[in-house]
Amino acid sequence: MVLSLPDDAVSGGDSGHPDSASRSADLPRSAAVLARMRSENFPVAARILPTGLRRHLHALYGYFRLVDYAGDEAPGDRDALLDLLELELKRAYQGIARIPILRALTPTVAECAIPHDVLVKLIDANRQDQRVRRYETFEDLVDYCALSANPVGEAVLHVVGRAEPRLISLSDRICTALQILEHCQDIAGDHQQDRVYLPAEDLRRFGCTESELIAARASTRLRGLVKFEVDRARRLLESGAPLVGELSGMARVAVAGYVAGGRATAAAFAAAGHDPLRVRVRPSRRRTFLEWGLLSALGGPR
Ligand SMILES: CC(C)=CCC/C(C)=C/CC/C(C)=C/COP(=O)(O)OP(=O)(O)O
Repeated sequence: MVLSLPDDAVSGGDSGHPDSASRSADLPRSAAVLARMRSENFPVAARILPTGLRRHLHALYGYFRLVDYAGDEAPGDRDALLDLLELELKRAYQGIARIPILRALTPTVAECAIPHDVLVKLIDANRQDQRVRRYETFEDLVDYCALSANPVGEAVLHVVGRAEPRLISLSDRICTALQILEHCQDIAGDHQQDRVYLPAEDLRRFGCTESELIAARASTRLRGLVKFEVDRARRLLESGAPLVGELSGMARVAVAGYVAGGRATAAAFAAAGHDPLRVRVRPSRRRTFLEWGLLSALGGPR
């Protein structure tokens, strides 16, 4: 996603509070956060939204990235940093957050009525990342995605004023599918961090061992497994795609962009022979825009 945040929203803490001051110094400065933004998907669709909505998505995106940083990249005690972010999130709801990126969240959660429990799930997902490094079943993975990915879509629906239970459930399908596609793209990188998001039951079923996840190219067995995961994610994505047809205006176009990105990623896997070890699997712009145009014009399948 290509999205930008004001520098002062991400430039670390300014707290005079004795507890939080030293730990908030561990948070990334604006350059690091912005560099990461330029390589991701969420803000692409956000760019087309009217300024008011875009401002809210920027604020949310800063929060998502910060929580992710605390769980994935921060040096030192990540649990303590996540505790600090939970405290700061609470303060953001009270309008008294000290860390700028959390302060920037206050008008967004107030104006869009985003429930606290939606945003706190992302912190819980990152806590889970500190202790759970393998998932036995697909259902276990889906439960993880309910914390790590689905709140992103739910927050977006709040921003566009359509956070209705039926639409949230469609959004959950899209977000879980996008997260699983990301896991398939990042198999090697995740393994370097001692994390395997391919369910262990599926590894066994396809006769794959973890040592195959760090090879220069995927074995035939691993390619079969990746195809299985991508196809299942693609079906899940399509089952959520009717959300596009339920929305109108720029919200429809933005959400179509997320679904299009997922479709184009699945197509990129097929083009790469389902081998994410040999090549970096990335959706092509052409395919993304093609799918985006189709979805925006026609809505998702019903
Ligand atoms: C309404 C609607 C359907 C909106 C879609 C919003 C959207 C782009 C959701 C993506 C969810 C996702 C994959 C989150 C994890 O990303 P990450 O980069 O944090 O992944 P990581 O945890 O593996 O780093």
